[in-house]
Amino acid sequence: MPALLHLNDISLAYETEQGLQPAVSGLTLGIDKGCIACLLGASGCGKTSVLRAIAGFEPLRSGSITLEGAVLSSVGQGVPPEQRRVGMMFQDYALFPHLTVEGNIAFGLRRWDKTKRRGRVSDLLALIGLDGMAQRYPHELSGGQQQRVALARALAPEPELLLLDEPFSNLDIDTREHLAFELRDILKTTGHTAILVTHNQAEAFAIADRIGVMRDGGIVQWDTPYALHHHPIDDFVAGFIRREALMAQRAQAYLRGMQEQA
Ligand SMILES: Nc1ncnc2c1ncn2[C@@H]1O[C@H](COP(=O)(O)OP(=O)(O)OP(=O)(O)O)[C@@H](O)[C@H]1O
Repeated sequence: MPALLHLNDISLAYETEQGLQPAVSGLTLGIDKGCIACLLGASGCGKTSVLRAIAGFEPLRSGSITLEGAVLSSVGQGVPPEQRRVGMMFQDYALFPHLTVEGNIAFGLRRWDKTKRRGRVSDLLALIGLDGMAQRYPHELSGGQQQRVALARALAPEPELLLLDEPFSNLDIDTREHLAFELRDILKTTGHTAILVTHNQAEAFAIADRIGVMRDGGIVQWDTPYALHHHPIDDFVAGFIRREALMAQRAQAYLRGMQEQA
């Protein structure tokens, strides 16, 4: 079966005062329908740039991106972001404060007829476990509840693909862990294909079917979490996985200590 999403030898770069700075170089990846993929890697390795290119916010310098066989981006051309059937939940993609939960979830459904829209919102509220909160405003919700609403808003227009960039970065450690498992359950229930970017390896291993370890704008290893742990392709991946696991343990111990003191 062909992959749902194909990144074919893509490269992108940013114009800076120092000239053109490459951010992603010759990256190739295929993601199957229903797969939850995760991009992991050190800060600046190009994870967000890959997501932005898939969403249609960055032009390609080489290669192409296809979704279900149709070209979304190639050099010099691209389908506009709003026509890509790609849902997004980015770090800074906050809820609209002046809209209720219902209004936020229904935001991308303005062209739907009223009955269908109401039905979709109510199904999504049940899916994210926030039945009865439709009329609340974002400031009346916890951080975890707000993120669930942001997820429902991204899922509402029935995208083919969901992109999640550090979706839990502003949450406390316990909520993060809980939501990571919940997100996986929700996506597996709906059958959505998703790509997640995170710094948090524990989160990646909890959620992902496939993980891409990135370095300097390319994928070094694309594998299952099990294979990454047990069969790292080289010393870089082995070191990265070990170091990140150690850091995650230390960070969790530190944050738990802070929470207990508070
Ligand atoms: N708008 C921009 N203009 C110039 N350079 C940029 C821009 N956005 C990103 N870059 C550069 O491109 C490279 C890749 O950035 P990107 O944000 O994709 O990395 P990342 O892996 O997501 O990092 P982080 O984990 O810190 O978010 C970095 O060197 C970054 O400095």
